[in-house]
Amino acid sequence: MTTIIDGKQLARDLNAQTQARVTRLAQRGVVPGLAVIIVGADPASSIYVRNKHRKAGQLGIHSVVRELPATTTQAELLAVVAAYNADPTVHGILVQSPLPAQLDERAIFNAIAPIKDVDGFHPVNTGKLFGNLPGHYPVSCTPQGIMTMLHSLHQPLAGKRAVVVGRSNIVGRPMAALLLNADLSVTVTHRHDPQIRDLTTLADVLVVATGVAHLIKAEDVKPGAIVIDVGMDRGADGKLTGDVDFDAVKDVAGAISPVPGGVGPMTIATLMQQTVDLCEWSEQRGNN
Ligand SMILES: NC(=O)C1=CN([C@@H]2O[C@H](COP(=O)(O)OP(=O)(O)OC[C@H]3O[C@@H](n4cnc5c(N)ncnc54)[C@H](OP(=O)(O)O)[C@@H]3O)[C@@H](O)[C@H]2O)C=CC1
Ligand SMILES: Nc1nc(=O)c2c([nH]1)NC[C@@H]1CN(c3ccc(C(=O)N[C@@H](CCC(=O)O)C(=O)O)cc3)C=[N+]21
Repeated sequence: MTTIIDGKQLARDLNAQTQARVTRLAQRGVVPGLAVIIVGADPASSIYVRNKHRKAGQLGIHSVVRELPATTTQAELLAVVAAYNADPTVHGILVQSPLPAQLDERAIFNAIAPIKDVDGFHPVNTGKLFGNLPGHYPVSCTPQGIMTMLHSLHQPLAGKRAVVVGRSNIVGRPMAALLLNADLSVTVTHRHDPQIRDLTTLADVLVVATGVAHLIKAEDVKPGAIVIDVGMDRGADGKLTGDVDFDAVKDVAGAISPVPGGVGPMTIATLMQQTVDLCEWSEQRGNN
């Protein structure tokens, strides 16, 4: 029997834990704060931002959404980030990606204080992740949420072979680092390999994050593999679908995450979890 990894249910469980932590903080008069900055009116981004804001409110996290016009300059955006860096009621700052073309996204991420970098995109935090360094630091929410999904299967991960398709800074690269840190053997592949199937069929754990609808078919998957689909794509029928041909692959895989209802809800739940992490770490440093 194939296990369908229910991201919605796992997100509910994680959100319940987060809410309990928020309640404990409230007893000490502390409220975790999240600032989400969105530049321009990309419809998909607006939906995600609204979902994040709603979920934060439900959990008792103080959420501010700063909507800036598409014409915002680099200096203006840097000034907004600097203001949140200095604001003691804000523990996590997220700048929604992608930004309009006139803005230098990397320079913006670099300007977020590493201790408030709830996406884990600052080089100080990615450096710690890739160095597998000890201590507390935020990690990109999507791959961190996927680790929670993998752990929920209660199978040993050490020694397994993982293949990550896609090498973006938001998903593929941090995913590879997390899997390596969890003692899997990790291969990362991408657009330049014309025969990714030679690799994907070896994977005990296959994570696909390409943005190519149904790139992965049944014959690309090792029987019994754990398959995690990160894609948020529009299928031929215009409906939301993933990078994996779910209906065919579910008969081959040992466990598989659906789209929607898989990685997406876990990304948001992990964002909430890490906002509270950042708040608690700030408390421990005595910054409140
Ligand atoms: N559910 C969630 O929470 C999230 C979902 N997403 C979704 O995940 C998908 C990937 O997102 P993201 O990582 O940001 O995307 P990017 O476009 O930044 O990266 C895509 C990666 O896939 C690789 N790729 C593209 N086409 C192929 C192909 N035919 N064969 C092999 N590799 C290929 C690219 O290779 P190369 O580097 O060589 O160009 C690149 O490394 C999207 O559908 C996105 O919407 C993203 C973030 C969060
Ligand atoms: N700085 C930054 N951080 C991000 O984490 C970030 C980002 N920029 N830019 C865009 C991507 C995308 N992303 C998603 C979050 C939730 C769902 C989600 O909730 N999906 C639901 C439903 C989606 C729907 O129905 O439209 C699901 O898959 O079930 C999807 C995608 C975060 N991203």
